[in-house]
Formats: sequence, structure tokens, C-alpha cells
Amino acid sequence: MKHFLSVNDVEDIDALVNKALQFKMNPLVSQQIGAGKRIGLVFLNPSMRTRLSTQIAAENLGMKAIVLNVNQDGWMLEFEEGAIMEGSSVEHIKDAAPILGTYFDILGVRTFPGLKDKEADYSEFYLQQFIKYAGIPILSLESATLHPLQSLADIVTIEELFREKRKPKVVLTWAPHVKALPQCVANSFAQWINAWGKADFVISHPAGYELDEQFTKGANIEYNQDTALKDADFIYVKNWSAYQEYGKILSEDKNWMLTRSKLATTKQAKVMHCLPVRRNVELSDEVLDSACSIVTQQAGNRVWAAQTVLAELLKAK
Ligand SMILES: NCCC[C@H](NC(=O)CCC(=O)O)C(=O)O
Ligand SMILES: NC(=O)OP(=O)(O)O
Repeated sequence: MKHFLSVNDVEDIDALVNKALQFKMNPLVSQQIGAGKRIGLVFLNPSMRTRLSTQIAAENLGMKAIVLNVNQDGWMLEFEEGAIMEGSSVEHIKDAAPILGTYFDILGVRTFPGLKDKEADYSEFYLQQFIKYAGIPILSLESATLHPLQSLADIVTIEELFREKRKPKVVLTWAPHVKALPQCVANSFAQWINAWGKADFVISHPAGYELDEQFTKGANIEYNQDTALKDADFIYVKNWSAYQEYGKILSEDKNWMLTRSKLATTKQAKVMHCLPVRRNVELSDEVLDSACSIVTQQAGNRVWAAQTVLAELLKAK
């Protein structure tokens, strides 16, 4: 694995999932493979789970992790080619990234979309420049369009909880939010579940919230949430802003919030969310505080997903 930017960098999803579950049982089994190696974790946006789980994962592999929060304690970066840097940005990515490439063996990068310019966001403008100029393996810590470490942890969680022979019914449902959020988590989950091929996958959202087909192709789209939820084994709750009318909030319909009564027709569905979650906006207290919620287990599995991916990146070096 050269970089880890999407499911397309993965040869065998099942092998990664199994490896993650092995690390969960025995976290320190590969403490030598990262000895003497260093990962830089560059954040252009906030994070709790991704930052900490990747740091713990690195430590479990004997590797050192150093965090740089660009907007708080780094120089403001410029990404525009040919920019005349008279404004607030101090250092060009062309100058900064090669230096990071000499300090680290792997570079993790978090860059959210601006949600203004669809073409720039969907071309992964920022991430691509880190890839181009750092010259070392790049690990996506959530980019403009995808969040692959999250999706791997999500599949690990489904795999460890679902013990029946049939395929689980997995429903990704849109939820209301007060802000316009990226499509990353939803795009990435759809892309991974489709590539995995071991679930009966349904996506439910109000009209206008259709995601980019390059990620959702193969999923059933169901506009009626009640119909979508029927017989569900797993419900993944997530808000995203519109993709077609890019970055817009088109619905504030509170009926889309997942409540306990909506779980009645499911197969005692487990409820997932990547977190952070806005309580009583996206998901009700009664669901989050009940045994249906597996969000803590899901977030815990971020460590094993990150550890598996780091091990793969180290192996390829
Ligand atoms: N890394 C997990 C989710 C990150 C981001 N959520 C957020 O920005 C939430 C912000 C808020 O609730 O104000 C998203 O949806 O892609
Ligand atoms: N789920 C997730 O990526 O959380 P953070 O934004 O806290 O890293």
C-alpha cells in the first residue's frame, strides 16, 4: 500500500478487517515494525478520535507520532500555484511539504472541504498537493471527499457484531444538522460497503441529498426513511450537505432525526455514528443512551483500523 486515501488503495478488505480484529485481541504483537519510524499528523481541521487513535496505533507499532495543528501552531499555508503571498498565508505547500517529507516516514493529513467549490473539493486539491510535494506515503485523516480510516473501523465494527450467515441489512440514513457538513463520511462508507459487497445496503435521505454516484453506485436509494429502516440490522446516522446544489442545506425536517420509535420495525438494529454527534438534532438521547447504540465501540475500533493501515504502509516502505 503506497498511500491510504480511499478503498481503492486496498487490495483485500477482508484481510484488513481480520488484521484489525487480531490487533484488537493483541495490540502489541507487532511492536517492532515501527521501531525507529516516525509519522507526522498534520491537521488543518479539528479532531479528537482520528488524532488520538492514530497516535495510539503508532505507539502500538513502536512508532513515534508528532502532531502539527496547522491553524493553531503552524504557519498559515498557501496552496495556490503562482500566488503572490502578500496576504495572511506565510508558507507555500511547495516549500513546507518537502520538509515534512524529510522529517517523517509517513504523513497523515486532515483537510476538510470548503463546500464552496465542488470541483476543487472533489479533485482533492489540498490532499493532492501533500501527495505531490511530500514524497512520502500519505495517510488520509479525512479529506475533502472521503474518510477511509473511519470506514474501515465501521466495517470492522459490523463484522465483529454480526454473527449470522446471511448478509446484514445496513442503512445509511441522513439526519438533520445545524451546519452544512461534508459528504466525506457518507461517501466513504458507501464506497467501502459497496466494495466489501457483504451487506444489503440502503441509503435514505430527503430528495436533493443524492451523493456522488461514483461512491454510491450499487446501493439502493430509498427516499422514505420508514421503508428504508424496515428489517435493518445496522443504521448509520449521518448528516451531509447537498452534493448537487453543492454545500447547501436543503432540509431542516426534524422528522429525519432517529428516535427509538423508528427502531420498532428493525431487526433490533445497532445504531452507528462516526461522532462527534449533535444530541437531539441528529440522534435522540433515548437512542444514544440505549443498548442499541454502538458508537463507543465503533470509535474504539478506530485504533485497530489505524494500526492495520499503518502496518500496511510500513510494510510497503
Ligand atoms: N470526523 C468526523 C466528522 C467530521 C465532520 N463533522 C463536523 O464537522 C461536525 C461539526 C459540528 O457538529 O459542528 C463531518 O461531518 O465530516
Ligand atoms: N470520527 C472522527 O473522525 O472523529 P474526529 O473528527 O474527532 O477525528
